[in-house]
Amino acid sequence: MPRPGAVAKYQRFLLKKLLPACNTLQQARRELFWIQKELPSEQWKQACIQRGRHLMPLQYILGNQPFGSVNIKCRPGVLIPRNDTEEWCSELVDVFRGSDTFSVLDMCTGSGCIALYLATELSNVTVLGGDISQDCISLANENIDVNKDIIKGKIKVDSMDLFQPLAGDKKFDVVVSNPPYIPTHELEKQEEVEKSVRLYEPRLALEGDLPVFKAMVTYYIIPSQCKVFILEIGSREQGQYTRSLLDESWVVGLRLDSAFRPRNVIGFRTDIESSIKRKLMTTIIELFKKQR
Ligand SMILES: C[S@@+](CC[C@H](N)C(=O)[O-])C[C@H]1O[C@@H](n2cnc3c(N)ncnc32)[C@H](O)[C@@H]1O
Repeated sequence: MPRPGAVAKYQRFLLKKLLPACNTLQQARRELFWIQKELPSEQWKQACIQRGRHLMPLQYILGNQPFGSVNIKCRPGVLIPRNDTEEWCSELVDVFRGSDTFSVLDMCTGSGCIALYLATELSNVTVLGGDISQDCISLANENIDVNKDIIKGKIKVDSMDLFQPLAGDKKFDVVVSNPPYIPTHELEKQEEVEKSVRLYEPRLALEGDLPVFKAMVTYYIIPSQCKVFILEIGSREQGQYTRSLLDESWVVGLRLDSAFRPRNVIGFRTDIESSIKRKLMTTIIELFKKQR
């Protein structure tokens, strides 16, 4: 049994190792709590060094990140699920809870977090997740497997390239996506993107702009004949551009996140069920006008 003084000294030593990656002592304490909760004691020192000196994101060190009620496995090569994404998934679940059974395409599925969120919260949904990265497909399949008792076969994932048309004549009721949307010039600016993100998270998951939204509309939203879509965006311009690609049978608007930043472009066909329309309208802050 180590002496209390020795324990406190070791805690201070670990906190010191963590501090360079944390803005505050409070944040370092929080991270140390998770390291000590999730990892065996013989890994604590190495984990604090990985985090503090090498700036590896905590989720890659712990190997998971909670997302809604699901614990999503994380590893380098696949984007860590973000709170901003969790926030809109939770609103989407409220929109569709209790509705008729519907099918979803989750394009750019990554770890599968969005698909898993929907399938664990809703009994009336089936989801196909698509991604170009084999690392993502493998991890999404692992996440599905870990949660198979809850999701009961409601999710499948498949290799898909956003810049290639949807194969076959697959139809979906809803298209959702958190695509890569950080323009190259922003990704390269030091102050715009956290260093640990630039060092460890895959560029493939981050870099993209208007062509991504063009492909999403022309290859997936229109051909799938979906009635609702919700796409994560990085700027209002990306939302307005998405609007410009769709005809007048669509209502398209902007959703802000809880920090009041443009976070989603949401679209629905004018003929969808009125209760869904009403709920979607409560999440939209501004309707995009179709520019001529
Ligand atoms: C921002 S991440 C989102 C991952 C996950 N949906 C999430 O919210 O955490 C974007 C994802 O798009 C995938 N991706 C990038 N280019 C793609 C393409 N051309 N076709 C399909 N997926 C692509 C990346 O592999 C990555 O998993």
